[in-house]
Amino acid sequence: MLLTLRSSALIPLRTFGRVPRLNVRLFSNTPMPSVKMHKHWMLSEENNKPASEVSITEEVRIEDPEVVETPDVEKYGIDELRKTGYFSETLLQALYKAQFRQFTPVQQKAMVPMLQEPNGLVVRAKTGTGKTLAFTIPALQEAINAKPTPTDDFVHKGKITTLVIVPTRDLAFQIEIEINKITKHLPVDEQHRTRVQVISPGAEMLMGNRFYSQKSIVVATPGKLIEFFRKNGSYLLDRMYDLRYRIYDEGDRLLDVSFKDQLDEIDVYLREARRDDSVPLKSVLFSATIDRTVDEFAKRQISPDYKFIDCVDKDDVDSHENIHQILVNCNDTRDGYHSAFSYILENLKRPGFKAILFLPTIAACDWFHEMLLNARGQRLYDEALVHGKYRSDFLILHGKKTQPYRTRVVKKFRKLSHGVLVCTDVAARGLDFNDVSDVIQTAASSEINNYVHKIGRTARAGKTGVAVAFIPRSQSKFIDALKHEKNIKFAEIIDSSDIEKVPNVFEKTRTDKMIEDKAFASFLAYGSQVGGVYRLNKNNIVTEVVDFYRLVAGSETAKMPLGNYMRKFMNLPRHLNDAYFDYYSSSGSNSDYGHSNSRYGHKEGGYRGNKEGGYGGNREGGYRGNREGGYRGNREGGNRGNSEGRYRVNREGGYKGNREGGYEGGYKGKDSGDGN
Ligand SMILES: Nc1ncnc2c1ncn2[C@@H]1O[C@H](COP(=O)(O)OP(=O)(O)OP(=O)(O)O)[C@@H](O)[C@H]1O
Repeated sequence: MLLTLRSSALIPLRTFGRVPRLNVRLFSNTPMPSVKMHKHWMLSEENNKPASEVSITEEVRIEDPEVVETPDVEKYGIDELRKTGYFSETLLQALYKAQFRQFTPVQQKAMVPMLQEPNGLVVRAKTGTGKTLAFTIPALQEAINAKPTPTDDFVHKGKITTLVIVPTRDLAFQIEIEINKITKHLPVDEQHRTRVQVISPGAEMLMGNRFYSQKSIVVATPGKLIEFFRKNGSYLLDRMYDLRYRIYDEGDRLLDVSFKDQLDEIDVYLREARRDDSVPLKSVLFSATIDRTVDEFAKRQISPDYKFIDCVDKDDVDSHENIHQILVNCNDTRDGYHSAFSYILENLKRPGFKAILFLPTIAACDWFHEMLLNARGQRLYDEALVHGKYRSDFLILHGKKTQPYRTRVVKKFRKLSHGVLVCTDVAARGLDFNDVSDVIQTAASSEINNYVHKIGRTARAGKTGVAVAFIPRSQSKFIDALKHEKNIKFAEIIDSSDIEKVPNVFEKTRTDKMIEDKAFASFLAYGSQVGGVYRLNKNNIVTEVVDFYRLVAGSETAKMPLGNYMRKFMNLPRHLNDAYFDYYSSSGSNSDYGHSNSRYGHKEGGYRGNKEGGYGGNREGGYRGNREGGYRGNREGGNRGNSEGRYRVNREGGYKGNREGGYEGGYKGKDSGDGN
């Protein structure tokens, strides 16, 4: 029997902007997740700490930058901001109209130093605590201050005052939206001076003097920015001669090897663009997680004398205390996925169930999303309630989708009050979806900090949320690493036997075989990658994946089809190769997937067949989505996806290449839409 828990735990809400400080019931309007558990849910005292107690730490954990002393007051609103004397009345009014009337600790601590400190800053604050506004308000003030005079030339009039560098384009667009919420309330001339531009493929089409003359805040991923500098350098660089701020958002992610060279190259461009009379450029780095690489980078590219603002207490953890973290110990990979799938189907009946399911690879997302769509019509959940009353939807987001598709999905998921978003690490950082109730994970994160960022998609802006990790015992070293390196404390640790499994769920929702095969091949590659990171037993991982494959394929002896290149990559003992895999040569193939047509007969009846008729029923919510972005991507990139992507990544960067992009990089190469 399943128990629906209704906790009576009272959690003091953070004083957060317009959210009043009061006690609310955890999920007062949302029933608790339905899982069978032994004990009642209570958040610990430690987790109930109000925002006002978060102070600047005395002890600096990255080398020894000077810590900035700033006010730490509970109520910090427009009046307090006005009293600092740094912000114009027009901007204060605009903030008020945009409903930003109280400011969060990171905003209190970082806004004035951003304008004041000559040497640049590194700022750490937990997920969902308002870092974006903390840097955009000073950036807007700087843009407002940069009023052109009648004698200014064209370039001078259109100068760019702030450059924001972010790891994903989705985040870039989100920052644009956040800025526009404020600027639309400014007087018209200031609206002109505070315009924001995301550097995306679309921006190139709009390129032209008039266009650029009006932008003062530019937001870009490192890859796109460099591409733009190289192609159209002067348009942008000419206007960056007097850049005041360079902001690295999700800074530690940007310092991954995949971005590092790009940041150095951007630095060279920006230095060259400056004039003798330019005002010094200030660099500011924001993130919820900071490590030593940040200090090295900050000394080199920000300033040897940069200042550090830390909004995380010295004994505190990086993850947000309003996130109720549950670890579900699973017997193996198949048990993990079965439990997670069952958890989702069971909790769909919960009003306000808005979940993000993070999966380790693009192919795994395509597969699981397809299964979710296939669950419709199988009586696995109350469809009338879920799709009728709750207007729920199942969405997918990963780096292989086109940018317009991704933007649409982000927008749609924001509007939903019920649904599931299946995604890769591309959505792990920075993306702000309101009222996400559950974050679900099924595998170790290849980058340990990403665990903190992923669970941070819930419990934002003073709200509460649940993060459930279904981790197989074979990956328990990942949990050890979370505890030791990140000091993560799970509020609940339960056994997967406590989750009631939906019988035959994989059989009932089975997808096209090719989608399945790709997903399982990617599980193997990902397993090898995280195996390297956490020193897991490779043979166990492989056995678990094959075991899971056999469950899904419905045969205890089925062999997994794998391209020959995977044989080299996996480098398994012969007895495992013989027992588990059916290798095929990928050379000379002309199928969509890079493996022999005759073996699978896909060309005629396979995927294309499905496209025409097979998936008709699913098109509305899901398959169309795939056709537009996802599958097209695969079709066009077909062989490329397989041989250049997965293999190239491994050949070029080995595990490292994968680790950097998470397995987002799996099929596409290092960046895979992330950072480009
Ligand atoms: N002062 C404020 N008043 C009201 N709402 C706010 C305020 N500051 C931020 N918010 C809202 O809080 C949410 C989270 O903010 P934001 O995305 O900037 O968090 P973050 O710290 O950058 O998170 P992450 O580390 O995940 O990137 C957003 O919806 C934002 O609009």
